[in-house]
Amino acid sequence: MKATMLRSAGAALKRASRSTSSCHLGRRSYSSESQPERKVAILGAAGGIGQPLSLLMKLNPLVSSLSLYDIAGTPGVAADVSHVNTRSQVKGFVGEEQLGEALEGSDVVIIPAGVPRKPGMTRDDLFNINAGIVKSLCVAISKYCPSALVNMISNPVNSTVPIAAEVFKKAGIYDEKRLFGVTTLDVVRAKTFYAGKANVPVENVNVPVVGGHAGITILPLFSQATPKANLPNDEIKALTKRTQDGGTEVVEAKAGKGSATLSMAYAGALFADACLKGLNGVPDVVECSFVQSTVTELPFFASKVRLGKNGVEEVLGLGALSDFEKEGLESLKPELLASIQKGIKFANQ
Ligand SMILES: NC(=O)C1=CN([C@@H]2O[C@H](COP(=O)(O)OP(=O)(O)OC[C@H]3O[C@@H](n4cnc5c(N)ncnc54)[C@H](O)[C@@H]3O)[C@@H](O)[C@H]2O)C=CC1
Ligand SMILES: O=C([O-])CC(=O)C(=O)O
Repeated sequence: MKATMLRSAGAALKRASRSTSSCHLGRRSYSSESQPERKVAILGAAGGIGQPLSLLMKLNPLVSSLSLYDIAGTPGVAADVSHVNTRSQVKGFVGEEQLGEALEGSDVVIIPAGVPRKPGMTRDDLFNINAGIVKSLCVAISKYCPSALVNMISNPVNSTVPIAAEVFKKAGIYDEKRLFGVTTLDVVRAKTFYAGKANVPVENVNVPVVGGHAGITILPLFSQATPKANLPNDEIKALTKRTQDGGTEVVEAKAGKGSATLSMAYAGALFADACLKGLNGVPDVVECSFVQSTVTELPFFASKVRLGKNGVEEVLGLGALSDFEKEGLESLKPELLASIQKGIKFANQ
C-alpha cells in the first residue's frame, strides 16, 4: 500500500518536471547513471522552504552532490534527507566558516535564505534584513563558485536579484546568463487558478507570467494561456488579481507563521531542475524567470527564458498582449524600476 503511494507520488513529480510553468521542458528521460556529476547547494536549507526543497532536490536524479547550508540546523536536515534512496550524496554545512566548502564546485546555488512576511507586510518590508543576507551570500558565491547558476528565491526578488548582480560585478565575475530570480511560483499559481476556472486538467495548462515578483509587478498573460478557454474579461481580471495576491493569500492563511513554503519548494525544485537540464544540454528548456533583460526598458524583467549549457541561452519576448495586459505592463514599470534601483543602490553603498 505504502509502496504504491510512494510510486504514484514519484510519478506525479516526474510528470510535473516534464510539464512545468508556461513552457515545456525536454521530454526525454534519462537514467542517473548516464548523467554528469552536478553539485547543487541550498543556502537557507534549514528553513520553511529550505527543508522541503532539500528533499525535492534529493529526489532529483540529475543531482550527484547536495550541499545544505544554513546558519543553524543543517546537520539535522542533512542527516535526515541523506537516508533517502537516491543518487546524490548529501552534506550539511553550518555557520559562515563552512560556507566556502558548502559552495565550492557548485553548478547551481539556490538561495531561500532570509525572513518571510507576516500578515500586513509587503515583500519590500523584508528588504532591510534580506538585502544584507543576500549580499553576503553573493560575496561568498563570487569567491567559491563564481560560475554557478544562481537561483534567487529570497524576497524582495525585484531587489535581491539586482543586489546579486552588483555584488558579482564588483567581484568581476558577473555573467547575466547565470543569475535568475525565481518567479516559478507565480506561474504555478497562474496555472492552478486558470485550470480551475477553465475546467481543464492543470497538467495541460501553460501560462506565461512576466514582470517581477511582487503585487502588480506580477503580470500573468492569460491571453496566451493554453488550452484556450475564452474566459470573460471579468474572470481574467479576477484571475490576474488572485495570481498577483497569491503570496498574500498564503501569508494571511498562515496567520503569522510565515509565507508559502511547500508550494515554493515545489516551484524552486522545478526551476532548479530546468537549470540542470539546460546545463546538461537538454534542448528546448524554457521557463519564466526574472533576469537581466532588454525585453522592456527595465534592466531586469521576468519573461520566458530559454536555458542552456551556460544558463540563459535566450530571453524570449512578450508576444502579443491584450489591452488589459498592455495596461498592466505600463502600470507595473514604475514600481519594478524603483525596486531594482533600490537594490542597486544598496549593493553599492
Ligand atoms: N521567490 C518566491 O516566489 C518566494 C520567496 N520567498 C522568500 O524566501 C525566503 C525564505 O522563506 P522561508 O523559508 O519561509 O523562511 P524561513 O525563516 O523559514 O527560513 C529562512 C532560512 O534562512 C536562514 N538564514 C538566515 N540568514 C541566513 C544566512 N546568512 N545564511 C544562510 N541562511 C540564512 C534561516 O536560518 C532560515 O533557516 C523569504 O525571504 C521569503 O519571502 C517565499 C516564498 C516564495
Ligand atoms: O508572499 C510572500 O511573501 C512569499 C512569496 O514571495 C510568494 O508566496 O509568492
